[in-house]
Amino acid sequence: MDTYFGRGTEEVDAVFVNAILSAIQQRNLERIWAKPVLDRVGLIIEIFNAHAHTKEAKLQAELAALMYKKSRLVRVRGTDGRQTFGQFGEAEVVSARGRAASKGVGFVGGAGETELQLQRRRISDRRLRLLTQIKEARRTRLLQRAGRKRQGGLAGKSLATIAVVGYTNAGKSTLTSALTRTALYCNERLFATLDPTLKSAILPSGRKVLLSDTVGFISDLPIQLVEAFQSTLEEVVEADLLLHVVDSSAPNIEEHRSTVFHVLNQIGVPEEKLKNMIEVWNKIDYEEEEEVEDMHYLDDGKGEEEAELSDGSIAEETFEAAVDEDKIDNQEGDSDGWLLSEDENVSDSELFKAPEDDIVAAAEKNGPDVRVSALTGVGLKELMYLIDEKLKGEDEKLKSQTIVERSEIQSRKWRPPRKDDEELAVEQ
Ligand SMILES: Nc1nc2c(ncn2[C@@H]2O[C@H](COP(=O)(O)OP(=O)(O)OP(=O)(O)O)[C@@H](O)[C@H]2O)c(=O)[nH]1
Ligand SMILES: [Mg+2]
Repeated sequence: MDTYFGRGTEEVDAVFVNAILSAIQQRNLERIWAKPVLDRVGLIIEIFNAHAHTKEAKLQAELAALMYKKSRLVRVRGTDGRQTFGQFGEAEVVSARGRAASKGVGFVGGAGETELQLQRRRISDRRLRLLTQIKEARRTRLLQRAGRKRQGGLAGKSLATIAVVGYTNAGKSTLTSALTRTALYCNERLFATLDPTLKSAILPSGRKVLLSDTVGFISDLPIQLVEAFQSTLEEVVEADLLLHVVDSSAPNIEEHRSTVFHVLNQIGVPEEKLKNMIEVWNKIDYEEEEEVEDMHYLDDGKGEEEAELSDGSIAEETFEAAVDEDKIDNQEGDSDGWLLSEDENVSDSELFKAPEDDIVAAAEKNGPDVRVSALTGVGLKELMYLIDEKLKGEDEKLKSQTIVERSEIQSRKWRPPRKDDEELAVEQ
């Protein structure tokens, strides 16, 4: 057998490669296989697109696809030797970081370059138009949000919003729906949620809050896609409290956690909010099953009493060791910079900033705040109490801020002393 795939390959419509391919790799594979080839990022965009339901999400998905297309622009030499953009032919990368792969052969550039520039300009124009439309859609959403806040205010209490964030497939939608008892759309498919969905929930204190379920974060997701999904992610920046859902059954938890912290940092979540974030380890029902299995494995058939103790200490050690191995395995660099070409503006490259030290520190916090199973409901009550507590803490902070602001105003303006001030002075 001289091909990896063997017979039957002719029947496939397209090939998916689970890696980020360079434009030239993709073109060459397409030429060899005579089939469209989709890489990891291409697939992510396809999925985003399929799950975009609102106008805003559709615009965002189109923008992402457009930026991807721009990075894939290659100049192809057709069989007749002419420069084309056809599908099959010898590919030369001209767009990746703006480098021309042609080794300085004078006349080869010419017409091809111009056509390439034309295509690029068309894409840039479309990008600007999309950004304007997205901005408009966002404005509408912001107005709606302001309306919600006012509504909360009229009811005597401000409606706090809680954003549920986490790696894709962590169980955000399941947890959100478990907390709100409203059936949200959730399933096995990755990125099942693209639109932020707001649901209300009542906390043990009787306080009403709004939970917003968000799109799943993923590693290897080029940071420029963040621009495309900014409106969705804006709910996260604006939220009063963040819930970080971690799939505790995933083999590479640390990678998932740091991806999430990285994205939160990139979209501009204030450090304070990162520190205050509640880390929820979900799917502990799996873990319990595993613990039992691990016990039997470690037992070696002799220590049955040990297994019956079921305090989980042995299994926990094994579990942690596994996580550490994964951490080492996954230390390759993640930013490919595949979308960066010479005409990208400064703000795009600013997105490549290294995470701040304190954010790294926040990410290094070890262990969950609460362990739950969104499916069986274990730990949900504890989580609700924790949310209540954190929000109360936020209220206190707000109150003290307002007091400081007021006293600043008082000290700035001179006015005749009043009885209130004297009393205040005595108290202090
Ligand atoms: N065993 C178990 N499975 C769970 C639990 N929570 C969620 N799941 C499953 O995990 C899968 C993903 O859940 P979702 O809630 O869709 O995950 P998500 O984080 O919203 O995913 P995206 O929106 O695609 O990023 C589904 O098949 C859920 O049934 C849990 O506590 N235990
Ligand atoms: Mg979801």
